[in-house]
Amino acid sequence: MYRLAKASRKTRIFNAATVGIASVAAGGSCLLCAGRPAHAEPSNESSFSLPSFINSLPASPGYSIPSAAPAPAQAAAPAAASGPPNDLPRNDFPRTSAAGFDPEALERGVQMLREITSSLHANKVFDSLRKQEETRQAEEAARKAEFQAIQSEMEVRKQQVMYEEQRKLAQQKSQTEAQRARYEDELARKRMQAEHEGKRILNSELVKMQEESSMRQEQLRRQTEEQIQAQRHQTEKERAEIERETIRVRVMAEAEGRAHEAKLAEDVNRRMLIERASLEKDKWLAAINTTFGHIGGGLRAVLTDQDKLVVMIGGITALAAGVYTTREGARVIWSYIDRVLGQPSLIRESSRGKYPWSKWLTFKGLKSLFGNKEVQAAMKDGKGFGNVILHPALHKRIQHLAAATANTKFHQAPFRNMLFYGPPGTGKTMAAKELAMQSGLDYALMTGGDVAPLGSQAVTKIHELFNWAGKSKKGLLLFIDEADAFLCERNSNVMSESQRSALNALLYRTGDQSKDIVLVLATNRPSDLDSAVADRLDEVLEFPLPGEDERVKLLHLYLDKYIAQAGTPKSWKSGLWNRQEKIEIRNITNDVITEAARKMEGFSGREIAKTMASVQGAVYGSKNSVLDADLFREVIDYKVAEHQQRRKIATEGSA
Ligand SMILES: Nc1ncnc2c1ncn2[C@@H]1O[C@H](COP(=O)(O)OP(=O)(O)OP(=O)(O)O)[C@@H](O)[C@H]1O
Repeated sequence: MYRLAKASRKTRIFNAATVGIASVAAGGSCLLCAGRPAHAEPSNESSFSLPSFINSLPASPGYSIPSAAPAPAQAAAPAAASGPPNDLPRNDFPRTSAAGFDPEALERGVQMLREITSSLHANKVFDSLRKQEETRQAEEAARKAEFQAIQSEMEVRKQQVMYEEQRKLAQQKSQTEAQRARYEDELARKRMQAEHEGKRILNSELVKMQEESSMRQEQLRRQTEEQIQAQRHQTEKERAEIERETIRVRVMAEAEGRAHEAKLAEDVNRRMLIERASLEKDKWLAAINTTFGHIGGGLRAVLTDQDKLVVMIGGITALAAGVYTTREGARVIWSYIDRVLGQPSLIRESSRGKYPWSKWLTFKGLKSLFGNKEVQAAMKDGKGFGNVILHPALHKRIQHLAAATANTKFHQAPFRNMLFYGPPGTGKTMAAKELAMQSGLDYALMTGGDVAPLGSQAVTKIHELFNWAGKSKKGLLLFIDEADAFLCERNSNVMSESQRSALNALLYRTGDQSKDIVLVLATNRPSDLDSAVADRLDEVLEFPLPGEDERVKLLHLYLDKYIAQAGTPKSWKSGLWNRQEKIEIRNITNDVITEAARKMEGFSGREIAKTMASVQGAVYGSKNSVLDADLFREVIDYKVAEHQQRRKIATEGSA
């Protein structure tokens, strides 16, 4: 019994010690683990026996348990259960094992347990301690549940945070993806743009290269064509030269043969002619005698018979009246037709012909109707104005004007009026005609001097002229030569009233730009023109006296025209068959021509043409129709002296 009581007491002490240890652990550390964190789980009551543990403690001097505890240690038990570790007795010299374990707390716990065991109120203390322990465990369980709730809440929050983080991450990822797609898209677009730009530049360079190559090819083709043309031209020229020479030789041979034949047959012919003439005379005499015999018989019969006489007189009178009436009627009708369809009297020369049907009646007119092939060919070659020799710059300008006028007509634009001025005989009229032909227009030529004699009729005639000019389908170039004669300054005293009216009529008709008429004025005194007339002019061209180069060309032109081509076919003139002899040219070299051109300084084109006509005259005046260098020089020297004399007289007259 005693042993049982002792054992139960020991068990209680153990429990109390356990509680005490647990209290110590609640204070921050258990007695077994002093200096280390308290155990989370309470120790198993049955697995460990404190008294046996105490008894089994070694009695080594280092682990000796004090036999008596100091008085304050009794109160320390409850304090140890709940109080802070600061209330524990100080241990200024802690004893530790080699493994670092400090058994002091354990010793104190054992001491306390011993005190409790020895106390009279041990049971109560242990009960209260158990209750406290249970309460504490309940609290602990509640805290644990709370802790678990908090932990699960934490878990939920953690999940939420994780979800939020993932969502943000996904969002960020999608943003990054979108940004990356945008960036890639932009890069792709830029790359495409760059490629496109590159292709465009490449294409434009290709096009440029193609253009350049086609231009080069075109230039090459043109050059080749020009060379071919030049060669062809040269060949044609040479062939023409050979043909001309052949014809000349043949004609000369024929002429010589014919002259010889004629001489042989002359006597025979004369005899035959005399015989034929006497036969003709007899025939005519017989016919006249017979006719007069019949007339005499008839007259006798009429005069003896009165009725026949009356009938004859009546018939003759009726015939005379009929003839007169018909003639006057025809004259009236013709004057009406002339007024309506005819060319105005002011026109001296025109490509249109006097009447609309005139072109059908002449070879030249017919030729112009179907297009003048020579002019067209000259235009094609760019060698128009073949017979007009001008300074190269002036020549070029007139050609440009011809082309521009042709285009103007083609595009139905208004024409440009022109003024040609310069010394007399420098080719103004010729250039105007050529200009009209090359631009495909009709031309009409009038002289300013023809207006003054018309008096009061002048205004009507000017209007008539412009009405007629406006009817041309092709357009008409109206050339007024000596324009200063009637278009001079209106304030001048020499101008008559009718002339002034005529000028006003012309100003009225040319006030607007015309689509039908190109007005070309020619004058030697441009300063005399009325200011209103000058205002109507768009192009002003000066025709100077020919320079040395032009004089050489003019001499060649007229040498060919008046000498080389002279005396070709038989021509019927004034009821006679005329035949000019051919002229033989000897030793007229380029040097001779150039020498003559040098001497003829100050000559106009007309004077040069006339000089060559004089050379022709001199040749025909000689015995053998041969032009050699001596005869040529003689005529030129004579003409140069004459020219200088004329100039001297003119200078003296003006002084
Ligand atoms: N540049 C030239 N080229 C060829 N021949 C010319 C040239 N200039 C004048 N002639 C000759 O002189 C003649 C008169 O020429 P044209 O009538 O064209 O001169 P113009 O300047 O109109 O003279 P004007 O002022 O006296 O009317 C022509 O028929 C031609 O034979």
